[in-house]
Amino acid sequence: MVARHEGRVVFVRHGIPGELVRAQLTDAAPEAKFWRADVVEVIEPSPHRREHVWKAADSLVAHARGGLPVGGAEFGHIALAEQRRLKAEVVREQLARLAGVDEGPGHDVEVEAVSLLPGTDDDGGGLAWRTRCSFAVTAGGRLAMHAHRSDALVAVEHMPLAVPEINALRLWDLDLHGIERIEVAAPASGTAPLAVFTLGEGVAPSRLTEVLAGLDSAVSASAVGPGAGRAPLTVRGRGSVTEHVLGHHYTVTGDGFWQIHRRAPETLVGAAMEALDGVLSPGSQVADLYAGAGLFTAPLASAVGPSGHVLSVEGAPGTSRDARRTFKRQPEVAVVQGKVERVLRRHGGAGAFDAVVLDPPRAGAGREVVRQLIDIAPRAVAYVACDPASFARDLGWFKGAGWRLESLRAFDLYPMTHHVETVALLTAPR
Ligand SMILES: C[S@@+](CC[C@H](N)C(=O)[O-])C[C@H]1O[C@@H](n2cnc3c(N)ncnc32)[C@H](O)[C@@H]1O
Repeated sequence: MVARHEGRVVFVRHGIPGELVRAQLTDAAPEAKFWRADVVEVIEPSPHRREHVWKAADSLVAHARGGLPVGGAEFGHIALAEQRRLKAEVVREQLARLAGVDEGPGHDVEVEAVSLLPGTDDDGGGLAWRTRCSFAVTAGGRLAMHAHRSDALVAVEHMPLAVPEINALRLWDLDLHGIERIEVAAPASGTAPLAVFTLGEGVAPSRLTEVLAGLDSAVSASAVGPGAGRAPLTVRGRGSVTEHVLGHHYTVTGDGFWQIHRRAPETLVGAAMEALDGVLSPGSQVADLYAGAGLFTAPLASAVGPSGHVLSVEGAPGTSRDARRTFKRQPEVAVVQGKVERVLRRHGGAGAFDAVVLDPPRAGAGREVVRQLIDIAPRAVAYVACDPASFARDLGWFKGAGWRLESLRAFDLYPMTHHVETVALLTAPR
C-alpha cells in the first residue's frame, strides 16, 4: 500500500487502501527516495480486513510483542476476494502506465482463483497451496523464517500456506543445531517429500544423521554446504522428486526450480498452450525461454511432434540438468544451459522460431531479449509473468515495434501475498 508523508512516498505493508492506520517505519534512510513501514495499529479498519490467517505473519501481533512478522503472507489480513480485486487493479494500472493499455485485453482483467484439486472449485481459502518452502534456523536450533527484508529470524511452527505434506513433517519439533537452511519440496502428487539441508560451517554431514532420526523415514534428504559440497549430496532416499503435469513427467532435484502453487504447473501450461493454439502445429520450430526444468518444453514438444523442434533454454545449471534428464530420449528437444540473451545470439536468427514461451524471473525479459525476439519475429509469444510491472515494461517495447496484446489472463497462484501471475499472448506485426 502507498502512503505519503511530507511529500515522500512510504510503502506500507499490512494495510488496506482507505484504512487509517498507525505505521512504524522499518526502512527510513533520511535521503532515501521512499521509505517503508509496517502497520502496527488500525484506527479505522477497511471492511475487507479479517483476522490474519497466520499469527507469525500478523504485523499487529508481532509489533505488539516487540518483534517483526515473518514475510510471505503480507495479504493474510485481507479477505480473499479483495486480495484478488487489488491484484487485478495493480495489473490494470501497470499495463496502463507502462504499456499504454487502456482498453481490451488486460484492461478488463480479473484475477482467477485456482482450486487445490482439478475439477473442484475449492481454493482452500487461499491456504495449503505451497509445495515448496524455504526455512532458516535460529541460533537455538529451531525452525524459523525471515522477517521481510531483514536478517531477523522468527521461529515458526505450522505454516498454513504449505501443503499438508510439508506440515506433517513437523520440522519445528527437530533440534536443528548445525543446520543453516532447509528447502522442502513436496510433489503435488502427494508422494514423499524431499528436504535439502544446508549444513553450517564446520558441521560434519554425520550431524544430519542425528537430525534425520527425528524425521519420517519415507522423506528423502540431501545435504549441501561446506561439509557436504555445493551440489546436493543424497543422504537418504532419492535426490529428486517426480512431478506429473497433464500426462508429462518431470524430474526436479531439491534445489531445482519448480512452480510453487500445487496447481500452478497445469494452470500455466493450460493457459499458455491455449493461447498458442492455432500457432503450433506438427513441424513447428519453437523456443521455451527461461525454461526451468522444462515445464512448457514437454507440451510444446508434443504439439510440434518429432518433425518439429523445441529449444529449451535455462540459466541455472542444476535446473537445466533436470531438464536434460527429462528430455534425454527426445531428439526434437534441445536443452541448452545459459543466459537467454547469449543463447539467442547463437540460435536465434530472423525467423528461427514460429512461437516462443517466455517465462522470465521477476525482473522480466529486459530490453535486450525483447529486442532479440522482435528481430527473430516469431508469429506469437506466450509471455508468462510473475511481475506485472516488468511484464508491462516489456510489453511496452513489443507494442512500440507493432506487436499486439491478443489476450491476457491472471491467476491467483500466490494467495495471501501480493504476487500475481499472468499469461499473455503477444503477436508480431504481419
Ligand atoms: C519464473 S522461472 C520459470 C521456469 C519454468 N518456465 C517453469 O515454469 O517451471 C524463471 C527461470 O529463469 C531462469 N533464469 C533467470 N534468469 C535467466 C537468464 N538470464 N537466462 C536463462 N535463464 C534464466 C531461472 O533459473 C528460473 O528457472
